[in-house]
Amino acid sequence: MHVLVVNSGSSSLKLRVIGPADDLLAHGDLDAPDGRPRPDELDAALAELIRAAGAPRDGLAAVGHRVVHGGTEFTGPVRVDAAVAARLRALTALAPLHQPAALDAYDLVRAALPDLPHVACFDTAFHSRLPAAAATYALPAAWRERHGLRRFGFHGLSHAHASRRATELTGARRVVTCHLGSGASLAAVRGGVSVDTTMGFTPLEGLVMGTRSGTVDPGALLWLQTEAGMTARELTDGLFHAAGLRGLAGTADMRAVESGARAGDAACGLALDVYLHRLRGQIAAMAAALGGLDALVFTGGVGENSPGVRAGAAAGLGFLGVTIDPERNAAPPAGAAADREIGAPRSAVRTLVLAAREDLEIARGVRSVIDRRGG
Ligand SMILES: Nc1ncnc2c1ncn2[C@@H]1O[C@H](COP(=O)(O)OP(=O)(O)O)[C@@H](O)[C@H]1O
Ligand SMILES: CC(=O)OP(=O)(O)O
Ligand SMILES: [Mg+2]
Repeated sequence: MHVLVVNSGSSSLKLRVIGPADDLLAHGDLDAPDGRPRPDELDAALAELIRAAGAPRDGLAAVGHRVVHGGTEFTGPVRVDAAVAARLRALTALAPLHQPAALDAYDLVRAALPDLPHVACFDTAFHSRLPAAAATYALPAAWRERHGLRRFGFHGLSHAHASRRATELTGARRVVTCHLGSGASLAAVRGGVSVDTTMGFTPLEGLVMGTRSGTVDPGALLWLQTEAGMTARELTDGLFHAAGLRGLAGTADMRAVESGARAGDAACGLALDVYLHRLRGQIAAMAAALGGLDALVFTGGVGENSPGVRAGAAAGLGFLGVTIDPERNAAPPAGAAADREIGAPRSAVRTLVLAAREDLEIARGVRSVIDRRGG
C-alpha cells in the first residue's frame, strides 16, 4: 500500500510517499508561509511527487495527515469525512497556532485527491493513556471540569516511532525519548505506553525551545498582565515566538547558539546553559516517572545533529546510569542511516540517536485504519 503523508508545519508543508515496506519512495517540501501552501503549487507538487514515486495517480491507496490536536475524542488515527473535519476544526481553540495549518492542508489535498481515503494522525494520541497523576493540573475543579483543562502532550508521532525503534534495537522497556527540534518535548515510555511527557495543555509547557519559553512561573505571567499592562495577545506572541533560544540569544537556531557560545558570546553561553539545565532536569523527571531508565533517545533536528547538546545533557545524568562514548557521540552518521548508538560500551543505559520519522508513524496509522475497514 502506497501512502501519501502530509505533514504541515508552521513554515513548510512536507510531502512523502511511503511504500508498503516503509520505503521512502518520494518526497517534496513546499514553502507554506503562515502554514498555507498555494493551491496551484500544491497541485504541481503532488503530481511531481506521484510521478517520482513511480506510482500512477491511482497507485496511491490513502493519504495520512499529521494533525496536532485530537482533544479527548481522537485517541488514535481516524478516517476523515466532513463531520470529522468539522470536529477537528472545533479543536482549533486548543492549539490555535498549530491546528489551522494542518486543516487547511487537509482541505487542499482532499480537493486534489478527492477519491482517496484521508486519515488524520494526532500528536496528542500517543499520550492519551497518561496516568491521571501525570495528566492532571492542580487547578480549581470548576476550571478543570468546565474547560477540560488537563495535560495532553504533543509530538506523539515522533515519540511513538522513536520509542518503538529503541525497543526494537535494544529490548529496552523503560525509554525516555527527547524530541529536540524547533519545538521540543520529552516522553517517558514504559512498554510502549507514554506515561509522562513535558508538554501539557498546549505545546508551550516544558523544555526551552527555539522560540517558545517552556515552563515559566504562572505568577510571572499574571504579573506581566496586572503590573506591566501586557495584553493576552502580547503574551501569546512573546511566549510562542520571541522566547526560548531566541529570547535568550537572539536566534532560534541551535547551531548559531552553539557557535556563539564557543566564540565566548555571553548571551549564547547562557542560552545553552539554560537549555541544558532544563533538559537534564526534565530527563531525570521522566526517568523518575518510569522508576528507572533502560534507554535514552535523541531525535529531531537538534537531537540528531548536535553532539554538544547530547553530551551536555548526558553530562549531568551519570547518577541515572547514562554514560555516552565521546567518540561515538561526535562521529557523523555513517551514510544515510542516522540511527546509531552513542552509549559507552558498559553504560547501564543505552543511548541512541534516531531519525525523527513522523512520516513512518503516520503511514502506520493509515494502514491500521484501512486494514481495520477490511480495505
Ligand atoms: N548541526 C546542528 N547542530 C545543532 N542544531 C542543529 C543542527 N542542525 C539543525 N539543528 C537545529 O534543529 C532545529 C530544527 O529542528 P527540526 O526538527 O528540523 O525542526 P522542526 O521542529 O521545525 O521540524 C533548529 O533549531 C536547528 O538549529
Ligand atoms: C506540537 C508542536 O510543538 O509541534 P512543532 O514542534 O512542530 O511546533
Ligand atoms: Mg519537527
